[in-house]
This record gives sequence, C-alpha cells and structure tokens, in this order.
Amino acid sequence: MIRTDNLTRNFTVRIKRGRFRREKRTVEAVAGVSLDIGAGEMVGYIGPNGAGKSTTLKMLTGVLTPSSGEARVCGLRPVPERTKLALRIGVVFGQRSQLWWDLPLHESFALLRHIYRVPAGEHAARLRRCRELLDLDDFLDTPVRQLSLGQRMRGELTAALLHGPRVLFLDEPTIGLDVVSKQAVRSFLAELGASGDVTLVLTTHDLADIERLCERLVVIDHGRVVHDGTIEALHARYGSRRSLVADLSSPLPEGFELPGATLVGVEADRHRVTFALDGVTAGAAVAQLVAAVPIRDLSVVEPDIEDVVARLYTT
Ligand SMILES: Nc1ncnc2c1ncn2[C@@H]1O[C@H](COP(=O)(O)OP(=O)(O)OP(=O)(O)O)[C@@H](O)[C@H]1O
Repeated sequence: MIRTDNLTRNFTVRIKRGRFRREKRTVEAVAGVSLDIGAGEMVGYIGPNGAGKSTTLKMLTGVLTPSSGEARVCGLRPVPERTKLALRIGVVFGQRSQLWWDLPLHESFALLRHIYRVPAGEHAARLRRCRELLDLDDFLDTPVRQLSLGQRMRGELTAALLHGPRVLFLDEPTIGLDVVSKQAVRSFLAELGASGDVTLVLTTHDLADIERLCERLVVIDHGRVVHDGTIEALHARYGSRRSLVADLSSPLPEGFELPGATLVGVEADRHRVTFALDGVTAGAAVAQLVAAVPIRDLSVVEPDIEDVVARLYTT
C-alpha cells in the first residue's frame, strides 16, 4: 500500500556567519528511507524533534517533492498523481485544519462530500458511523472556530474519512488533547484499524498512542530509519526487561537467588523485592518464588516504552 525506496529530501538553509556573511548549508531532512507498508497495517512513525517525520509524510501525501528516491502510495506517485491520490488518502495534521472555520461542522462535512463527489448514501453511512463512535452530535451545529481542540480533532478525523480513503496519515493526532478526548480518539482509531479497511500511519510524541494502536514501529533519527519492527522487537533489541515485584509476608532470606532473574530492588526491611526477568518467564519466576517464600501480593511490570525509546534516541 505504501512503498518507498531510498526516499530522500534535502533542504538548503542559509546560516548567518558574522554580520554580513551567510553560508549555505544542506540539511538532509530525510536521508534514504525505504519502507514497505501493507494494506491494513497500523504503523507508528516516531523520532525526536527534527528527525524527518513530517517531511516524510509531506512526501507521501504529495505536498513535497523528494530530492531523490521513489515513493508509491496506493500504487500512485504522490506528487505527479496528487489529485488521484487525494481521493484515496485521508490526512490529519494536528496543526492544520481541513474544516471551514466559520461554518458549522456539519456544513464542512457537506462541502467535503461535494468536493470529493461522494455518493450521498456512502457519505451518510460514514458520517453516521463517525457520529456514533466520536460522539459528534452535541457540536455538529457549532462553528468550527468555537470548538474545543478535542471536538475539532474529532471533526478532523471525520472529515478525513468521509470519502472512504484506503490510507490515513495522522501527524500528532492527540497533541494537546485532554485525557478523555485522547481516549476517544485512540479508541476510534483502534476500531478503525481493527476493521482492516484502512492503512494507518501515525506520527506522535505520545508513546501511549503507539502502545495502544500500533503493532509496528518505525523509528527515524537524523533522517534515517533506526528501527523497523514490533514493539516487542524493540524491547528485545534494547534489552528491556519485565520485572516481578513481590510483597512478602516474611523478609527475603539473605543470599536468596531466583534462577533466570536478577534481584534489582529490596525495600521495606526485605519485605518488598523486585526481580528483573532476564531468562525466565513470569509464570516460572512466580512459581519459584511462591515455593520459597510466603507472598502477600505480586505484580509483573512491563518495561516502559518511554525508557526504551529515550535510549534509542540517545544511542
Ligand atoms: N522547509 C524547510 N526548510 C528548511 N529546513 C527544513 C524545512 N522543513 C524541515 N526542515 C528541517 O528538516 C529536518 C526535519 O524536519 P521535520 O519537520 O521533518 O522533523 P520532524 O521529525 O517532523 O520533527 P518534529 O517532531 O519537531 O515535528 C529538521 O532539521 C528541520 O529543521
């Protein structure tokens, strides 16, 4: 559905050197990105500020011409076939709106139907689904400029989907939203992804979006892909470990060892212990611990994706 081959985009910037001199410099915003994203995939595209995420999305949506390399989205070349492409993709860029500021939301939706020439029945069915899943009814008659950020984002998502795109590009869809709106947007996207009808590419700095929505994670840094795989693969690669936290009824005996695990924390007079699980499943570790010491409570803590990604950005 999306294929890029050595996609590259450079920018020439002028840097001030002294009072009168300006020097030209080339910034490699995207430096040879090759991706193959299949129909129905949900892919998180992440990276630190300035990594090249937006530039990639702009090239995939036909807004920017690549300096070199190739891109195909729905089999089309994004820039030369931009008009055709617009009918097959939906775009939500958190900072930019595709709604008419002074019109009530439902009038923006009606205009989009005419622009995209969507048959009335299809448009009505899609709008009904969005109204239900995104709870739009309370503010359909409100002019867009009066909507809260969360309401507007729900409107933007609807606007991007009314023509039935095969691919949806989302740039920071939850940025600035309150917790409830974030949940609403995430649940909606999860449902959309689960239907398998739409391929979803999402950039975000909120890693909870990724954990909730994406099986596959592409990490870009300085314009280059530094990881492409599942979140589990990322954890495995960076050695992040699950841990077992146990509250004991009696103190942990001195010198106690749990095969395949490392004792990394001892608190509350040895009544609370944390083991990092290196080479043992959580089930096996629990069984061994329970057999050795009386336990009051225990939990298995998943590795924190924020930590793993932070480490990835700094390596
Ligand atoms: N129009 C432009 N002119 C010059 N340089 C640009 C332009 N657009 C982007 N860049 C540069 O290209 C690099 C990549 O920028 P891009 O916006 O793609 O990063 P990003 O990963 O989306 O960052 P962020 O998370 O901050 O949005 C940065 O160094 C940026 O300064």
